[in-house]
Amino acid sequence: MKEFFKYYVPYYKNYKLKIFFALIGIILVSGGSAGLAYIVKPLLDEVFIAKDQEMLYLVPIFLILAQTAQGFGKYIQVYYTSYIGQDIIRIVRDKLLAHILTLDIEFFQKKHGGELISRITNDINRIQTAVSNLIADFIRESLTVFALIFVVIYQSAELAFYGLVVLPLAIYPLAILAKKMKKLSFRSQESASDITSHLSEVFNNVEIIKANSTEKTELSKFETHNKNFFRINIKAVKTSELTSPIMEFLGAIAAAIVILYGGTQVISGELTAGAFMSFIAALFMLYTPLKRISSVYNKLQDAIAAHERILTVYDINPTILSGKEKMPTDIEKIKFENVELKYENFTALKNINLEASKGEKFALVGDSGGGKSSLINLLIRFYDISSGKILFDKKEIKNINIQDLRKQISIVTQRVYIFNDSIASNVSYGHKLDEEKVIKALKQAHAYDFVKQLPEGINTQLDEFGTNLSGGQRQRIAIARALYKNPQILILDEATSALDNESESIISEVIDEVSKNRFVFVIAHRLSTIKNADKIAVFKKGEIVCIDKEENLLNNCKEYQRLYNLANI
Ligand SMILES: Nc1ncnc2c1ncn2[C@@H]1O[C@H](COP(=O)(O)OP(=O)(O)OP(=O)(O)O)[C@@H](O)[C@H]1O
Repeated sequence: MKEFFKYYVPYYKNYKLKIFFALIGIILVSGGSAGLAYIVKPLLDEVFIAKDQEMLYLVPIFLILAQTAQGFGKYIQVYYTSYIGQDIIRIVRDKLLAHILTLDIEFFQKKHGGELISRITNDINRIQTAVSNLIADFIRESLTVFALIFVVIYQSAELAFYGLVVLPLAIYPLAILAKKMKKLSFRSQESASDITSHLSEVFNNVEIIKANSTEKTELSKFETHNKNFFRINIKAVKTSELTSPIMEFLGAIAAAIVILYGGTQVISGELTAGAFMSFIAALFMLYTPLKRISSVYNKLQDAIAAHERILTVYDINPTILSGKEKMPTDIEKIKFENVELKYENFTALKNINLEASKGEKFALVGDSGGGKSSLINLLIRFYDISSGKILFDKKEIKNINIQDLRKQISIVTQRVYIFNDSIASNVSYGHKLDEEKVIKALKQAHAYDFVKQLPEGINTQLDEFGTNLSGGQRQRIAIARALYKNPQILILDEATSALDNESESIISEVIDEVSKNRFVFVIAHRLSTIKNADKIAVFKKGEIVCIDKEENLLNNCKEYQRLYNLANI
């Protein structure tokens, strides 16, 4: 709990004036409550027993004032504390996503997207209640307790002892409940995350689900998660609400003792009826805030559990760190020297030596799993080499600023990423939109012909998966996006695989056109795409077995001959 407050308290510094207003609200609520308990005494003793006319008018006015102070005080407090809480949570949410986005690609490949969404939404929402309402509720109810205890002691110190002596007895059972609540909160958050993960999986794979008629299987998986979530939450309600009967029971015992003992004192004339009633009123009023404090404490366990889950994400740090040097603007050579790449314990690439020159088209071919994409992962620093060197002229890749490096690389993969925005924004993604440049890139990618026929041309809106375009059209938009950036290094990873033969040959021409003053790396299963390549690297089980032009490979490289024969069967 200490950790939790230590983490969030610094955020409150920006809200000094709002905290001041919230405190005024809190004081009004506590003062109003104590005032309401106190006026029972003059009402009984002065008005009813002593028949004081002046008091008859004063007591109702005091009642209105106390009640209004309590009502408005609560309004002011809830408004300002919610403001502060929601704003802090907004900042925490931004900060969490900013941290997550710094993490390595490997983290995203291992973590389920739905689980991360759950951290940023569900878990943070649970903290919000703590940061805004719970802390304020805690202060307000504690102040109310103090004010009422003051009234209780003021009316009769002796009776107060009997009324309050049971309170310490409540601590043990309440502490056990709070501990149980924290465990349940953890489980509930994990279960909520299972639900979001499963939902995101279902919506992302809806085509395959429908095509395989597995709606029922998916639904039954979801029902299991959902039932689990329900079970845990109901258990949490059972635990958390148990505080109420416990406090109620102890309160009743205290009240019974007070009535017995205090009643005797009133009968013997040691205590006035008014003081006794005021005491009883304060005592009863006291149990409500006490009950609330214990329930606030339980809810706080929920927030602490969520906070701890979030901290586990903060504990993960990126391992692929940016270098300090600028990316050279006019690279002549890219070299791989004895490069090795390991994914955990699996060696995906070894003994990789290659040299690419500007203006050269460099093709990577080989069996599936041979290591072609892994080599690209190294170039764009999605992964880091385990040993060896990658050099851009004389600069080592690890010393170059990572954003600078990625600005100079465009990558088109088989999976096309389309954003829910216009074609123009999709093409210029990440850069200033310049319509002329967009059209030029679309023309270069041989996409402008179909774009210009769309009702709104380059301003046509695309949906997230680009479903209003054909596979080949989407691919050409992606190629246009890659060209818009005018990168020094262009990577096409199976980029032509979705295209028909005609489009593929057009794209092959595009590659020829755009490769003149840059580095182009092409991965292709279809050997026809890369037949004009200046160099073809043939991959086998993580190693490059030959590098040469096609005609030489056909004469000298057995592995290439095998691939060539397979392709021409
Ligand atoms: N993130 C990863 N974690 C662990 N192993 C991986 C990872 N990515 C790839 N691999 C493994 O590394 C090997 C090389 O994979 P890679 O994707 O580089 O092959 P590829 O030649 O591009 O294959 P394909 O032509 O099928 O795309 C494979 O055995 C693959 O299972």
